[in-house]
Amino acid sequence: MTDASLVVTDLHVEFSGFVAVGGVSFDAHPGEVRFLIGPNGAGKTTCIDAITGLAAATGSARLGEQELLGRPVHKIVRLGVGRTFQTASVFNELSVLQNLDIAAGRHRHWAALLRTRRDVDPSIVQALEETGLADELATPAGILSHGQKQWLEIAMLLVQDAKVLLLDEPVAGMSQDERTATGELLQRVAAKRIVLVVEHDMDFMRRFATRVTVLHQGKVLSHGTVAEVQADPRVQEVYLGTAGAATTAAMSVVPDVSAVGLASSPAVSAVGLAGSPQTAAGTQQQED
Ligand SMILES: Nc1ncnc2c1ncn2[C@@H]1O[C@H](COP(=O)(O)OP(=O)(O)OP(=O)(O)O)[C@@H](O)[C@H]1O
Repeated sequence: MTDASLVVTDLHVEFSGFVAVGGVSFDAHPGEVRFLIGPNGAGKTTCIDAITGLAAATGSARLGEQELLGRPVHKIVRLGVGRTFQTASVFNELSVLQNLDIAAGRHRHWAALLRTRRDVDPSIVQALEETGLADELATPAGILSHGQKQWLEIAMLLVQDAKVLLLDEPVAGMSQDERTATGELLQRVAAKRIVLVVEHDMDFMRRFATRVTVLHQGKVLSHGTVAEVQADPRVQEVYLGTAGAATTAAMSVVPDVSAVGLASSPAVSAVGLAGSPQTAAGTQQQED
């Protein structure tokens, strides 16, 4: 649980002179499901890499009073900043419980799996219940569904008592039911923690985002509520580009492709983005 906010100011990351993130600012507070979206290569993952110490950066990323930039990865983890990657990084040959034990820094002998759940640490029981994995305690992670693996990763962050969860494309490859369950999970998790989601899935973003920052070519293009971002002509331009007219025509046939879970690429996502009735509102939002 945390009262602190994550405040990123003028974040700048270069790779051999190429500016991947050029002066990005945003914040995220407990109680909201915060989204970072943008086309491929916009700099979303690099922002997370910078916050978690995996990419050298200038500017500032503060968690409450603590500056994160410049600290080694393990110290950032100790401050309560956890992340997931685009590909789930669980130990497939170990059970759900063993994965959680490792995340919690415990080492349980395989024979302990034969004992009852009385032996399970309360923080692990809570994480299992929060993520809907309570019945999968002894299941090898490798045979979990794709969605369950992502939830196990989130459970691993919960047992580490992460105050900040940075989630990179958490619903990629999930079924529609799994997406809905994940969105509801994130809403529960965010009640007491900071949750920042990087996503391409516009339908998921529309359903679960409280606030959104749109990145494009390493800079903040737009910022606001879902309705404000969808109505921003600059966002429509970036997502629709010169194919806007053709895409708009396609919308009359397929009103919202993303709603049936096909919004994995920005081009397809754009149909869902433009398909919202809120697109006509036409307001713009400044970064605060
Ligand atoms: N380690 C690296 N070395 C060089 N260039 C990199 C490195 N990591 C990222 N980049 C470049 O920085 C830019 C931003 O990449 P990033 O992965 O942050 O984008 P993204 O918005 O997360 O994209 P996607 O949605 O495709 O994951 C891209 O042009 C990418 O090629």
